[in-house]
Amino acid sequence: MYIVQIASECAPVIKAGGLGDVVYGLSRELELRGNCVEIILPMYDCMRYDQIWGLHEAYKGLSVPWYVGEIYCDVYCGWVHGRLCFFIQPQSEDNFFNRGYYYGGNDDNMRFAFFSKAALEFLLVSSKRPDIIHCHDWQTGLVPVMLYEVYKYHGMDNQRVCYTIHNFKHQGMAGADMLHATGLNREEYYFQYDHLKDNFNPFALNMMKGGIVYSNYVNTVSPHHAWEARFQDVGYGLGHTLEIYQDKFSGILNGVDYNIWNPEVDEFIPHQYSIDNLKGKALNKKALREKLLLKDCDKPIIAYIGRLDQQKGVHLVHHAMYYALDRGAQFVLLGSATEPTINSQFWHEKHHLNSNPDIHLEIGFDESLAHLIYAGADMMIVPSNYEPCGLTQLISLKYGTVPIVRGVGGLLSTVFDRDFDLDRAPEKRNGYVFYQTDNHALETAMERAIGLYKEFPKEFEQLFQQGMEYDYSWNNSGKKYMDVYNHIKA
Ligand SMILES: Nc1ncnc2c1ncn2[C@@H]1O[C@H](COP(=O)(O)OP(=O)(O)O[C@H]2O[C@H](CO)[C@@H](O)[C@H](O)[C@H]2O)[C@@H](O)[C@H]1O
Repeated sequence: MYIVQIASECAPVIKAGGLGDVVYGLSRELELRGNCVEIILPMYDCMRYDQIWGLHEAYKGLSVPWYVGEIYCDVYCGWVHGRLCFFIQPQSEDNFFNRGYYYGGNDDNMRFAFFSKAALEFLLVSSKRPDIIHCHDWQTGLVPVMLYEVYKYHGMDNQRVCYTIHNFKHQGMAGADMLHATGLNREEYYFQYDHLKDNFNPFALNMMKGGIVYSNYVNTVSPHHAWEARFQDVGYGLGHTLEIYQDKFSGILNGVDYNIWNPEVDEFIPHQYSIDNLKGKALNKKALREKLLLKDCDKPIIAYIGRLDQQKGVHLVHHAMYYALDRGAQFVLLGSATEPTINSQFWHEKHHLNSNPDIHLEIGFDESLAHLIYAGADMMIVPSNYEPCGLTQLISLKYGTVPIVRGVGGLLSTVFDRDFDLDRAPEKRNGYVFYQTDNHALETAMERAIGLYKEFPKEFEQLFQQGMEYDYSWNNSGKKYMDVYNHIKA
């Protein structure tokens, strides 16, 4: 099958979070299964060019209609760790992707509406006719809309779209302007509830809703989150739309690319290790302490890696730092915040705790440090308010780092409480789970984990080995996506 992914990220060349990991890992798995896969991405100035091999111009002067005129783009092509990627570079004063950031502009909706249109134009004029176009998140929600309303009539009538939602919170809101820019026009048509009109704001068009309405298949990234999005408030107003389209909506759990996230082959960590030879894990812990100037001692290291925002339960992350110190553990945090108040709160904490030899806060994005933390820490906290899938707990399991998670979304489907998961035999349990969002709930889980580490080290080792035995590779999920593609293929 010929599959084209259209996305705003692909690790490691463009990675702001888990979306990048998924686009890369899923593409690799699909290729291993014998498919031809290509990835279309924006050409950001700040992406990691050192991760692209053989970058060259693939199409010059792609004319993309925009308002009453057009914007010319150059399309570059190169390999990102074996995956064939096309990068779209618009030549315009709007300067869509030359701003030193991936997201965060006031005109993000227009930037990605343009990207979606340019990606379709590129497919059209380069005569690429994939069986499946796989789009991700709000940034590419307009792709199926434009495909079925416009490009279908220009010879792209056999293409089918699978649309994956990684985060319902960000939906891409736009006004009528977006319709004029993209040439969709017809305000009275798109401003209807069964098209793009937002379910709550009658003056807004919702790009993610467009993705749901127009795609042949829609999924989010774990079965439990699919249920939550329909029936709880984490669908952020799209629950009703998902209800209408329930026959084409499901949850498919993410995988982890074990070619990259695997302590046996990980080149970022100084000491490789495996379930049969765990010496390296202790050496990495030592290396982590040396790198972050933490005191060498027999305390456990508890870590947090991830964006610092409301989704991730920042109030609990903050509490976990102090609770860990209180309970005689060390704490390492690697995260970045886009919200100024959260950012300044954690910078304040960093300065405040600077001289404490049991804690290190690293504020920013650092891929290689992330690998060392997964390998060197003993426990990983993931106290999310909501979590469509979550990759940190999956990666932690592979590295023998015990996850302590809140029982929501994909966390609930992948982490099984050592003491209380009665549905699973004790030897199949792999971490700690708590449910409420208050400090006390988190403490009960951390307390149990720290207690086991200190008082029953053999049992703790047994627990993290049980986690390492879990297979959350792309193998299973890759098959599920293939089933979807085969189901919707023309
Ligand atoms: N400061 C930092 N430095 C280095 N690395 C960092 C980092 N902060 C995060 N990372 C890395 O980024 C990835 C984050 O994965 P998450 O699953 O938490 O994704 P996120 O919430 O962004 O995405 C959304 O999409 C993904 C993919 O579908 C879903 O799993 C998730 O639930 C959903 O919220 C991990 O690989 C992590 O190691």
